[in-house]
Amino acid sequence: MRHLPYFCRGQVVRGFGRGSKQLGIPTANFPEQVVDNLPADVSTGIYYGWASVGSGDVHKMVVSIGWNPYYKNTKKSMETHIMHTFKEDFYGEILSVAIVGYLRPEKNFDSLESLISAIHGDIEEAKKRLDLPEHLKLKEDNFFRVPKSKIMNGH
Ligand SMILES: Cc1cc2nc3c(=O)[nH]c(=O)nc-3n(C[C@H](O)[C@H](O)[C@H](O)COP(=O)(O)O)c2cc1C
Ligand SMILES: Nc1ncnc2c1ncn2[C@@H]1O[C@H](COP(=O)(O)OP(=O)(O)O)[C@@H](O)[C@H]1O
Ligand SMILES: [Mg+2]
Repeated sequence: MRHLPYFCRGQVVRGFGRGSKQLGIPTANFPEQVVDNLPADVSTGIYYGWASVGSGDVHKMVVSIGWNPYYKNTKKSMETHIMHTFKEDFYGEILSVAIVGYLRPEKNFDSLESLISAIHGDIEEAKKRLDLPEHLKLKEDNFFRVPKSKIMNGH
C-alpha cells in the first residue's frame, strides 16, 4: 500500500441500484473514470478513512473497492459509506475521500446477513482505528479545505 494515504475526489453517481439502503448501509458510488484512475497498487478490498460531501464536514468512512463477489459485479466499483446521518441524498455532489488504511480483502458470503454483519464489523473497526493520532491528523488535511476556500459567496 505504497499509495496510502490516497486522496481522491469525484461526483457521486448512481450505483447498480441494488439498494444498499435496504441493507441500512448506503454507499456513495464514484464514476468509472475515478475507479479506473486508482493507482495499480491500491488493490481491491475494504479500506477506511475520511470523507466530506461538497464543502461539508469531514466524517469517518469505510470504502469498498472491487467487484463485490457476493453480487458478482462485472465492473469494478468504489463505494463509500460515510458514518454520518445525512438529511437527504447527495447524488451529483462532489465527494472527497482520504483513504488512510486497509481492513481486509473482498469476500463472498453465504448469506446477505453475513455480508451485512461483516460490513458492520468493518465500520466498528474503522471507527476505532481512525481515533489513532496518526489518522486523526489527516482529518485536518488541506485536501478537505480547498473546496471551502473556493466558495466566495460574494465576499
Ligand atoms: C465496508 C464495506 C465492505 C464491503 N464488503 C464487501 C464484501 O466483502 N463482499 C461483497 O461482495 N461486497 C462488499 N461490499 C459491497 C456491498 O455488497 C455493496 O455496497 C452492495 O453491493 C450495494 O451496492 P449498490 O451501491 O450498487 O447498491 C462492502 C461494502 C462496504 C461499504
Ligand atoms: N451515510 C451515507 N453514506 C453514503 N451515502 C449516503 C449516506 N446517506 C445517504 N446517502 C445517499 O445514498 C446514496 C447511495 O445509496 P445506495 O443504496 O448505495 O444506492 P446506489 O446503488 O445508487 O449507490 C448515495 O449516493 C447518497 O446520495
Ligand atoms: Mg451505492
